[in-house]
Amino acid sequence: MSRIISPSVLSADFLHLGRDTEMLNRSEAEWIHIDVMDGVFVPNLSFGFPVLSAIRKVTTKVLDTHLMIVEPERYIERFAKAGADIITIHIEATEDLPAAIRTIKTCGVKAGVSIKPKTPVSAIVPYLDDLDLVLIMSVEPGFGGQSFIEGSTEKVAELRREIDRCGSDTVIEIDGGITLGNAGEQFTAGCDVLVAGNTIFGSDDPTRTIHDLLRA
Ligand SMILES: O=C(CO)[C@@H](O)[C@H](O)COP(=O)(O)O
Repeated sequence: MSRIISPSVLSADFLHLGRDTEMLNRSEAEWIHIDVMDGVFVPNLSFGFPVLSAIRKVTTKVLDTHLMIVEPERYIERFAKAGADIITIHIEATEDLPAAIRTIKTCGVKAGVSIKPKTPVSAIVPYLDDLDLVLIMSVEPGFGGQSFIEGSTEKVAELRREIDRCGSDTVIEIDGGITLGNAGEQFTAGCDVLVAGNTIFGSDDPTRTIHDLLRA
């Protein structure tokens, strides 16, 4: 198991995205979380290829790309070409998950699948052998700054047991409402990667907050 922080640039200052990315470059965050929203799968729009490729040009951090879009298969290749290192799609957004996972891998990037808060861990278990990452949403996807949904930590622990049972090296990531108060229990439950938006970008000292989240 590892401890990685993946700051969500959804909460960054878009007018100063270069400055905020430079801050992340100097921080202990190993990954940068890129939230792509289409206004259909989630009731919000964010950004797409141009923003991802602009960030790619100024960082060597792992670009952890979370597609909250319907029919993600249509865009996987373009996100890979724009510089994604990991592409995570939603189990609820595709009719042929194995084919979508194959497409991600064919593009030479790591494959992740996310589950919404109401989707049980059991839905993802049959695919664990093929996945580099499972993303557990701990808020309803669509917006930063929401409160952590109780019960999400138990989903992390259940997924950790399943991963250990089948001997896979799939990484567990959690996203939504992560704070300095609940970060530690996610690592204790077996989580590898914490996504955090408002907790980092809304703090007075984001690099210090990343440092503290890592050691929570
Ligand atoms: O994917 C999403 C929201 O859909 C998240 O990545 C949020 O952007 C996390 O923001 P905070 O809850 O940490 O503020």
